[in-house]
Amino acid sequence: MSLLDIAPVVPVVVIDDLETAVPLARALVAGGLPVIEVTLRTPVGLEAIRRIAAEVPEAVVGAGTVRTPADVAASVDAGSKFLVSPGTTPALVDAFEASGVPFLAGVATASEVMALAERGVTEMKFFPAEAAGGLPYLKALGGPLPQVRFCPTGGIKLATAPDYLALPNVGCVGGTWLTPAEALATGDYARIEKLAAEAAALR
Ligand SMILES: O=C(O)C(=O)C[C@H](O)[C@H](O)COP(=O)(O)O
Repeated sequence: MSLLDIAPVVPVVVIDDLETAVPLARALVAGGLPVIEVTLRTPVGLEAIRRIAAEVPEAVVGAGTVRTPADVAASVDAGSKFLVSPGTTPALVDAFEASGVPFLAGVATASEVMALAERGVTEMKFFPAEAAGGLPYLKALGGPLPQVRFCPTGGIKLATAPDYLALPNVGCVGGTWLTPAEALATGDYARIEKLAAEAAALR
């Protein structure tokens, strides 16, 4: 099954305290969102992926903010089941393809979409979704490039997700709204599970 079709929402999580990784992943899975993107933006990101991969087998944990071939290698070594990047470079896509792991490379223009499509890639991350033009922009890309499907991410919330999900070229959306920093700081995993359940019900 395509990464875009497992769940309607991919929680993008920024983990500062490694101890939160496993309970956080369990809460998201319990709420109905098994696909979890852990960003490499914090020093514990890779170790968080390693722990979730080892201790939460129901989760499909991947790495976000993958920017270099070295990030690809480290993410795969940590047990990432998929890889996500904010943008696309030829070297990064070479590394993605060589890894054998599913990936969502970031794009924001028709030329970037076409460059990836030329290589046979048909699923991408549209980033930063809201800032780059949002719903009307994605709808417009679907005219000339209907074979490509996206996971828009960046500025999307529970209230705006349904409109994105209604587009034929959107498989799922990503966002950080499911894991508010206060909930993580206070260990309020019940709140995270509830936010995940609301998002899981979108499709
Ligand atoms: O670092 C990356 O590669 C990312 O994945 C960036 C995230 O997709 C956005 O930061 C989403 O954040 P929100 O706009 O709060 O939902």
